[in-house]
Amino acid sequence: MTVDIRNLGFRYGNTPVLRAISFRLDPGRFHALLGPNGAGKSTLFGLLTRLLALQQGEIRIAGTSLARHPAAVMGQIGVVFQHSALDPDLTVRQNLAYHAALQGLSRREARRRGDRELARFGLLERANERVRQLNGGHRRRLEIARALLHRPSLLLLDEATVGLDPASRAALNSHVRDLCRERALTVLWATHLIEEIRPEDRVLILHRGRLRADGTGQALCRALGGRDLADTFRTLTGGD
Ligand SMILES: Nc1ncnc2c1ncn2[C@@H]1O[C@H](COP(=O)(O)OP(=O)(O)OP(=O)(O)O)[C@@H](O)[C@H]1O
Repeated sequence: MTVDIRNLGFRYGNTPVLRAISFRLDPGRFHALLGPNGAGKSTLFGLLTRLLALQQGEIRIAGTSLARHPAAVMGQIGVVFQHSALDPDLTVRQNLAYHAALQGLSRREARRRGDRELARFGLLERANERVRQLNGGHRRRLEIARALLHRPSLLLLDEATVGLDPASRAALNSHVRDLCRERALTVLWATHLIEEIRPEDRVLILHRGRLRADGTGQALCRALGGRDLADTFRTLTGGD
């Protein structure tokens, strides 16, 4: 499913945070949104998920305008925010059931889909445990499982690995790549960690509210003469 962002701009008060950003996401592909702290990644996610009201520009998902047809478009988006949105006092299965009810799924269908996702994420045997008993990596997996319950074709993840140890970070990252491949999901993975990006990924580099580069890591290094993506990123962002 394609995502088209055209001339997107956003200000908090008088401070511009996104400046005339345009890009397109390819269907069924993993895209990394790379930017240092404060680049505007979460603001962009806020606009894509309608937590923030559009001020300038246009967002089209599968050809449909988000501003004009919000319900239809939002039904195609799954999102994992930077900060956990799970209820730690509910069980794993209750957290899924609550989200499914908000999405209008019947209890039976919710249980069926929920258990399938939990099995997929290796969490089925933890289904009746309270979320506060899970470690950080399992919590993030549960958040992704929850984001997939309504079968979106676009998955947005805002710094999904924050707070995880390196091994859990790498496992979560490759898990999302497997999902992307198996379900033809379009993925936008926001991060400030270069090690989460592979050379063949499409990389969008955001810095101080501007899109500074868009291409595969390999192509960006070739075009900008960097030794590797880290070097290219430093050149573009001045080491911020
Ligand atoms: N509610 C707000 N009011 C005013 N300024 C804000 C608000 N939220 C974010 N900002 C500012 O907007 C800029 C972009 O922030 P944003 O959170 O979108 O960046 P980010 O790339 O997600 O950074 P991080 O990785 O630190 O979350 C920053 O300078 C931030 O201080």
